[in-house]
Amino acid sequence: MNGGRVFVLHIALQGCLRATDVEYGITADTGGHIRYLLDLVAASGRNPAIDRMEIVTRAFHHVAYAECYAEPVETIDGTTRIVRLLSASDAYLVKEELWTEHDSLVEALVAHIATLDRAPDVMHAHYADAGLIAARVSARTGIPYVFTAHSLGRVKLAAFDRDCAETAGLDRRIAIEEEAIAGAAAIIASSRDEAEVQYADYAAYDPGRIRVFAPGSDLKQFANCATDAHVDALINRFLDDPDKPVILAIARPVTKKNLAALVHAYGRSPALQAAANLVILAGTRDDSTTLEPEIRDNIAELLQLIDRYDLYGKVAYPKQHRPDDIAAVYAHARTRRGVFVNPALNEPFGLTLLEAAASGLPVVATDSGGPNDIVETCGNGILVDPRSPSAITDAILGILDDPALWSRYSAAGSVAIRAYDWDRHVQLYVGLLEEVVRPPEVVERDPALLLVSDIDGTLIGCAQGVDAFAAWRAAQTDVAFAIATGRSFHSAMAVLGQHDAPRPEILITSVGSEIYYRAVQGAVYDRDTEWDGIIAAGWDRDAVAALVGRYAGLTPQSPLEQRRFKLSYFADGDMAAAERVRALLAEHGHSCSIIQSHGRYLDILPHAASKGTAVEHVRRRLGLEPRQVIVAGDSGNDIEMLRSSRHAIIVGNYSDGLGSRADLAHGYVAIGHHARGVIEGVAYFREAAKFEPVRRRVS
Ligand SMILES: O=c1ccn([C@@H]2O[C@H](COP(=O)(O)OP(=O)(O)O[C@H]3O[C@H](CO)[C@@H](O)[C@H](O)[C@H]3O)[C@@H](O)[C@H]2O)c(=O)[nH]1
Ligand SMILES: O=P(O)(O)OC[C@H]1O[C@](O)(CO)[C@@H](O)[C@@H]1O
Repeated sequence: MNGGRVFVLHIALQGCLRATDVEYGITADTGGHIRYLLDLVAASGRNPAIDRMEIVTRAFHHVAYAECYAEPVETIDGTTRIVRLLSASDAYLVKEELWTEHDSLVEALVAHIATLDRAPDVMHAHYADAGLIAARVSARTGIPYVFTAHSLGRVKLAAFDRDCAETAGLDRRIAIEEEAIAGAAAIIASSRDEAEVQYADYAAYDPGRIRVFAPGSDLKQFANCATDAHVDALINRFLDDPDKPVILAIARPVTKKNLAALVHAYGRSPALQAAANLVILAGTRDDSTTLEPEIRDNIAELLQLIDRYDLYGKVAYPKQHRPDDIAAVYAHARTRRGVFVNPALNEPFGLTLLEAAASGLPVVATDSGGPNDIVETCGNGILVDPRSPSAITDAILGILDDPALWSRYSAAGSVAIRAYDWDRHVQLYVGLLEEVVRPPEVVERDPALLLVSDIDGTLIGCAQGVDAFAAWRAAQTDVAFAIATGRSFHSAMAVLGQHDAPRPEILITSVGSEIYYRAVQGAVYDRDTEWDGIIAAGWDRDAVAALVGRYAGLTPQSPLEQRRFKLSYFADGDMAAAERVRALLAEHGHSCSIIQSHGRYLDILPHAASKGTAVEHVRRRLGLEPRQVIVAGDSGNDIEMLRSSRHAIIVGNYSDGLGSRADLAHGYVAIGHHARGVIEGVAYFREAAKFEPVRRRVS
């Protein structure tokens, strides 16, 4: 580090990477990972904590692509440059062939680093092959690396669900990803879906080592962007009635993006054709017959479908566009009160959805992958099953036919998009890199006190309270701070981050079924696998899920809420649900912990798992006496933890009658609400009782 400032070496090997005028979609691998990387680098340049960056990619020659991709160095600005390394082959290689260059790329990168006047502090690898290179270079040089997958082979395999050209070679890619994941100091994911669902089946999966930092969108470029005569002309020349609303898709023309499904949906629906034109931007091309096979075949299929359904005059599919045109394309669709559609079989994240949101264009997006998070955050559209053309049609018509809904989605997207901010991303990113480069001493190894707080309604609920708690916590050097929540690890980390709450040393998540300790080096969390072993006894997840699915009449919550040791359902207003499920499972010999909360949610956990038992486990692991533990909560799902702890704080804003329950009579009912109540309660137990049994304060 240079005076505390960080030198980051990015590695991104596939596609046609250059600093400006990126020809997105010119090859199957020239897409979102480059957009992400260039935006990240630009935002990193605005953060004083990073003083130098290199983007290492592969040099190649190809008659169809520009000469610049063979240039060894391209300077972006005073802090950043692109370095193109020579590997064994100098040909353009699709990412499926990059493995042939692994050895030569490792040697080239080690040699390149040796020539630098200053060694990079950290490497950041983008996509599988770069991750493997980083792992091997890290082993040779000692430079740590972080990893961003952008897309994962296992998820792609599941999306295709059959043997085909797109799934060939995925076993090799998955093995490469395993190596990249295993060696990374930390993994940066773009969404909770990626962190909790997409990575989940990897052998090296460890949620505590993944941090979710959502990417941003270039608001300046997209928000309020006006239409452009040149772009309008690019589109309008295809159309009989160019003033009609527009159904817009922008994606690399690869099979996973499933653009053909959108043409099928449009071609089969006279209502859609009457309501709107279809505009597809799928990369740029001169002679499509000379393109890579996947791109060539996808373009050919789109053209055949347009012909088959006789969609001439209704579909625009420009051959060329410049990167600068994209914002005006969204504006073209917005001014015609159109809809953006992403029908991908799986979309790991989906930068186009951020662009559409920023442009004020409602979206219809695949329900598989990152769009879950984006649409939930932005409230700007509808998720659909990408394999169902009728679902795609209904969703588009639902928005086009309802002007009030269109306006609501348009406004919601353009407001909520501020949640996706590159500067905010880089603030979190820099914090992570600094911890990776210079591990802080964070874990209170021998605390005098363990404070365990619930999140929602207890720690969080009042912004000033959280600020007061953060200041208070910073002064409590003998306190280990833990969270106990029904949220998953990444949901908890996200909400704590959003509210600027202090980072806990311990997280008890998913209603006590998972426990994480902040690692000694501080950047990531280690999972308590001993706890996993304890609660796994007698838990047959598949059998329980099958029984509940067949007989209990409950709707499962989203895949994000389903964990290895937690099955979650909706039980709206069905107050007898917990009893019914308990009886059903008991009848089949399953003893589980069943928790119904907020009248709406029902969680099924292994018998031994709860917030209270998890707190007790942590207490023992830290070697503390029961009198050294204080827990704090506010509502029904905290009762068991509050009941089983000698020192229980019930914050002043409690619900579910906590303040008057006989089984919580040992607790302290604070006057202060939320985090202020927690501070007050700790003071009470410390000062008034000196950890002796306490009397209940009458409030
Ligand atoms: O003809 C095209 C096609 C795409 N784009 C742009 O290219 C980018 C594409 O990004 P994205 O929609 O995120 O898709 P991918 O290219 O598939 O990117 C991969 O990497 C991204 C960054 O991690 C993730 O968001 C994706 O889910 C992942 O598939 C966007 O800025 C598009 O506007 C164009 O400009 N013209
Ligand atoms: O569809 P796949 O094989 O998962 O690949 C995703 C592609 O998206 C990209 O991020 C596009 O830039 C590339 O890294 C990669 O080629």
